[in-house]
Amino acid sequence: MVEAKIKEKNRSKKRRGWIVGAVIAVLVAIAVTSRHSLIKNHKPCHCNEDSRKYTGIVEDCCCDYETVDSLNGEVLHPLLQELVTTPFFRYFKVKLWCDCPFWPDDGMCRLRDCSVCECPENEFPEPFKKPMSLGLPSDDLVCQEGKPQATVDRTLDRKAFRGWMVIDNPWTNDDETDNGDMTYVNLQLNPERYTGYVGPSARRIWDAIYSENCPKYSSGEICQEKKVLYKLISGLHSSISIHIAADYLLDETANLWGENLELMYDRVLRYPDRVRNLYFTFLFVIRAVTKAADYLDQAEYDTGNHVEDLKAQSLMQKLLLNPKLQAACPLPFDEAKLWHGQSGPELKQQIQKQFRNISALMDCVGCEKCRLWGKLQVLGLGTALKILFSVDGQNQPDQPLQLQRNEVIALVNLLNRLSESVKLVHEMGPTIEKIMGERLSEPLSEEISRGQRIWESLVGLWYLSNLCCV
Ligand SMILES: Cc1cc2nc3c(=O)[nH]c(=O)nc-3n(C[C@H](O)[C@H](O)[C@H](O)COP(=O)(O)OP(=O)(O)OC[C@H]3O[C@@H](n4cnc5c(N)ncnc54)[C@H](O)[C@@H]3O)c2cc1C
Repeated sequence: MVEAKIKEKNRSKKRRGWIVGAVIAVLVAIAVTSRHSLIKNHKPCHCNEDSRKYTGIVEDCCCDYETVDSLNGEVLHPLLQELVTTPFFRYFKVKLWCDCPFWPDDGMCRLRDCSVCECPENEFPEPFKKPMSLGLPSDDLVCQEGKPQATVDRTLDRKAFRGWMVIDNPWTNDDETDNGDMTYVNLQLNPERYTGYVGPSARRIWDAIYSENCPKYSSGEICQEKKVLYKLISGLHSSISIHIAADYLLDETANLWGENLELMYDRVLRYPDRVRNLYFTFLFVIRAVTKAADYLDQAEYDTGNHVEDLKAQSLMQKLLLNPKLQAACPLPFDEAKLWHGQSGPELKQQIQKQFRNISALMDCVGCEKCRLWGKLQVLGLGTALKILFSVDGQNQPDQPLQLQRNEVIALVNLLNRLSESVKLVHEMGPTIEKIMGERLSEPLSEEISRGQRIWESLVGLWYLSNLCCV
């Protein structure tokens, strides 16, 4: 009797053991399969290292990504980097203290880096001062510390400038007339980088630009001109963000500056449209510069420093007449396709007004250094628009192209900024995307460890059930 009871107890123990075992086996199978699939999904992508994310023709342009990258790396970037250090191109005339025509200035900048080092009067080239009778503030001498260049040779060539005169630009809002509000800034001393200008003030400007003046077009938008305006601004915005991320204050107490890869990814790289728009803007500005080649080639880059001025002239010629650029990308952007149809002239007026508003909005940027670069780059874009759409010196000889000195300085510095951004995106983009891609898959690793925990609990359960069944 007792023996029978013991046998029965053992049988039921075994049955329980089998049932628990079967349940565990099923769970183990599920856990193993899900673990396998998680690991499989997480396996690092062994993509072909050569496979490029951006290939083919840059949308609405006439040049492909590969060509842009190689031309930029071999020709444009090295030439432009040197060109912008010459005295002619490094001093920009700007009105920094302007009232915002739309809302009161709410200066939101946190950092000292927001403020611009102005040039004391003795620093900028004498010929630049010629039309201006009023003095400039010289109380910011501390900013001249570490000045990278020797002061300009002030031996003057008293010859009047050819071509550098005050001509109205229908695309911009700036009043270039010299007066006491104008100041000269050495761009080399004021690099475009992180300034701490964030929050509602900065957001308000971008919102006003996009919502009121160049709304993002829908996929069905057929108006090329509106698309062009949006893409130009978005490309410029990408470039500004790339520069902020590439020269970021990583540790304020240690004053440590460096690259913020996460920011570069979050603001630009993760949005392919923003990268494409950057390439578009770059090609658009290259087209403007090459279209104005005759004018820019013959212009006088006179600062009174003959050696440096000759260098500027020669670098400019190398850029404009570069055989590689001419052969590989003869027409970076085809402006002849725009403003057709009956509504063409009206549309041009409308878009011109929108761009002028954007230009005026730069007076609302609540951080001096951002305002400086904002104004310079918007003037550069306005100059490109003027060259491509407002003057047709080739077909209408009575309307020869005329540019102001400041417009040329802005155009070339803008091109250099875009060229730097394109280079950074080309060289760093794939690595940053890989790093960020792996980080983004971290939740997967959590799932893996969760899977592992399930697996371990199951093994424990199996062990316990076997113990109790013994
Ligand atoms: C003219 C100007 C110049 C500036 N210069 C500097 C500077 O030199 N240094 C500095 O530290 N800060 C500068 N800022 C501030 C900087 O641009 C950002 O506004 C700030 O860093 C806050 O960034 P955010 O993440 O809020 O996004 P923001 O860059 O302010 O973007 C606002 C919104 O615009 C949209 N957006 C962003 N990028 C694009 C794009 N490429 N195309 C289309 N839409 C886009 C997104 O919806 C985003 O949420 C400048 C701002 C302006 C308006």
